[in-house]
Amino acid sequence: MTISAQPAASLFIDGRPVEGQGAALPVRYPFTGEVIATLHEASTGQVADACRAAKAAQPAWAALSPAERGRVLSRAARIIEARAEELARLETLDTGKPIQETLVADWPSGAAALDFFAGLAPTVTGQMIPLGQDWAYTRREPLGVCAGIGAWNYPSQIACWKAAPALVMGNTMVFKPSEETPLGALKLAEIFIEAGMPPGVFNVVQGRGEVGAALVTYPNVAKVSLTGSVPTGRRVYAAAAEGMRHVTMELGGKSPLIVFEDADLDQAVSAAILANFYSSGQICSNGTRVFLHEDIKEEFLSRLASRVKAVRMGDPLDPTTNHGPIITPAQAGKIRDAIAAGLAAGARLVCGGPGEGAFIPPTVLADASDDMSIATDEIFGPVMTALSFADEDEVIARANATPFGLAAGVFTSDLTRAHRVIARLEAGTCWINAYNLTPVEMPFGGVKMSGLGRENSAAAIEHYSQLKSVYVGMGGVDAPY
Ligand SMILES: NC(=O)c1ccc[n+]([C@@H]2O[C@H](COP(=O)([O-])OP(=O)(O)OC[C@H]3O[C@@H](n4cnc5c(N)ncnc54)[C@H](O)[C@@H]3O)[C@@H](O)[C@H]2O)c1
Repeated sequence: MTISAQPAASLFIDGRPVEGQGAALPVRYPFTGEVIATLHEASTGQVADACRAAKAAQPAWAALSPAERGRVLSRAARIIEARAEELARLETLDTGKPIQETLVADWPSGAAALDFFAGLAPTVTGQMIPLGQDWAYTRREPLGVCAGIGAWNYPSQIACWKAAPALVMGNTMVFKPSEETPLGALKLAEIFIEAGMPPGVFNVVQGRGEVGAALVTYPNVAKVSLTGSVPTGRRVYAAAAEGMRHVTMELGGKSPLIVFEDADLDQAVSAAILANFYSSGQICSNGTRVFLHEDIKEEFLSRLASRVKAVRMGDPLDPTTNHGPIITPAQAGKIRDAIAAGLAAGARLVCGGPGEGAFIPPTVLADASDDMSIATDEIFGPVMTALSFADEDEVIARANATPFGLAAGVFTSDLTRAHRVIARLEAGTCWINAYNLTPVEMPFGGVKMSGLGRENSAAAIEHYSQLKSVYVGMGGVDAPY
């Protein structure tokens, strides 16, 4: 069977599909490796065209009331819901993720962000500051043109999570999806136009890192929001700093999931599965360092190994498949190297292993020590590293001994302990007796090298707007001469 997901054109600039003038960008279906579309990168001139279109569209868009902008976003959310199956299928072709995931997690989470910010924007107000006779007030104003740059694991969700708060605050956006998953953002651009968004408000350029770099440094770009790895984040943050641009950095992690001896073990096993194997482990906030209290370690591992037997790897379009392929052969190779390094360092293989072809099964490595690479480096695949601990202070110190700080989880039935431990963990997004749930109402983001800024929730508004202070003189001006 030949599958085609060829879009009308590679880019979307000023309300229209435009063919890219740069290098070819083949899009492969990760399950079969077949080329399902061939796109072309944006040339530097086309990146400039997109930024100029965004700049030109911004004043009129910002002049609408927040409720009017919100209505466009809500209409886009309704269109996404109406096309849920078609969009989920495209997301599965683009990413290889099982259709049972893309139907519930990807576009639906994007639509939730569009609805949430549509409703929130009209409630954003300034302050009135009494100063005696005089007074001052603040206005929350848009930044201007925002650049969004995405990773390949949640391409459409990332596009919506960045576009929704940016656009509703009166900014416009040029979005560059990952070169591995370029299709969803083009759909979002079409849907926005159908929902009544003016041309130029949301534009899409395609390309690899150099196109991203050209976008970040284009003179009229006021803000850069990146979802990607820490090394890319350092480069993008540095480039943005040259122009004093605002940034949001959603980067990688090596997050701890701590299971105390009094935890409900079946619940903790469920959480460890979600924290390590959903989306074949390709999730930034994954709790890949699972700290198990020594009293329950073996029991936990044996329950986990038996649960993992129910995994169904295979055709991602089959609704019963719950574990898909890895995004690219190169990424699968890196994951296999990481597993091999763990075994060579003396870790014990509890289940899984290197797998075959595009598939790597859920893999659990136990008896690891904190200095092994499987416990220090982000693998970004279905590989869980189990570590054992004896007491609370020790596990907190070890959980924090990493440059990353994206997420953390604690499982215990002692709620006092849960809150005490969470308060001491150096992580931006935490869960107690849950893992990897990211509702739009809750701020999401990292500390330390995992990034800065927050997506989702009212907190995101601050990252897509700036305050103007206005002093109002109500009396005379008292000059010295
Ligand atoms: N914190 C989060 O919200 C979050 C979410 C998903 C993924 N991630 C992280 O993303 C990584 C996996 O994604 P990836 O492999 O696509 O990441 P990556 O860093 O390789 O690429 C991310 C994006 O940056 C672009 N890029 C690369 N170099 C650039 C440059 N110099 N200037 C501008 N743009 C550039 C890429 O083309 C891509 O679109 C993992 O580390 C994962 O943890 C983080």
